[in-house]
Amino acid sequence: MDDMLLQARDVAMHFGGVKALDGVDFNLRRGELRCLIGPNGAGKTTFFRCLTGTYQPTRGSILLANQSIPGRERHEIARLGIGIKTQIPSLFDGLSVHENLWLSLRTMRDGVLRERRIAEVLERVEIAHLHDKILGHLAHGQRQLVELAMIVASDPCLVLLDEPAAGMNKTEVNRLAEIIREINTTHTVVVVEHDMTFIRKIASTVTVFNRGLILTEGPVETVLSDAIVRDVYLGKSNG
Ligand SMILES: Nc1ncnc2c1ncn2[C@@H]1O[C@H](COP(=O)(O)OP(=O)(O)OP(=O)(O)O)[C@@H](O)[C@H]1O
Repeated sequence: MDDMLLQARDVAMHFGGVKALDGVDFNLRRGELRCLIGPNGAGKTTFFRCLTGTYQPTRGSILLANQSIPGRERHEIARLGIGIKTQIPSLFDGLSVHENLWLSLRTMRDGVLRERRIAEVLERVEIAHLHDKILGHLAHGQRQLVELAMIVASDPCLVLLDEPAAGMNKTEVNRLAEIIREINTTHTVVVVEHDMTFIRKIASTVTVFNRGLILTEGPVETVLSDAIVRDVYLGKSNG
């Protein structure tokens, strides 16, 4: 079986004169847990947006399980199996955790299966105790886990997480790292993150973006100790 899940070739995204991406080649195998790092403005979020159809790339090809992504609508790409957790949670504050999940799974017609899926995913992200809580009453870290639950519940073949640890305290970050590793036992995951402690806990392979290009890629410790990487990124951020 072809174990390549995602193949991006020469992906560029230009906004007028701004070359947010300018020729990205990126391969991802099924079952990987990959971290994307890079300084502010390197193009990481733009790359995610090209994968999910929020942006149509200026040039290049993107294949998800051999299906072409550019030119498709966002909902179509979601149906193909790309689920994304963005920096801004898309949740209903006035509804309970259960109601939010129930709505996110509205295409599942069978109510019994739907309830089972909700119960399973709440267990997986360790928030079963929040089942009846109103979203608007939850702390930031808990809300992030609810959104993660909604994405995993839809069972995508590729889970994209854009800065999932942002705004979380140390305990929450440690717990999130464990949860993401557990999710990776069944799903391919790509994480954009700035928190190096978190990256060391979850990643085996890291891809470094810089100025709209991939600077380097490799095992986490090799990449994080690379002098050029430290120069473009770690020297200006948290090492
Ligand atoms: N819609 C847009 N219009 C114009 N420029 C954009 C747009 N979206 C992104 N850019 C620019 O593209 C570049 C890459 O931005 P992007 O948000 O992808 O970087 P990033 O690596 O995700 O940064 P951060 O780590 O700060 O989130 C930046 O120079 C940004 O200003």
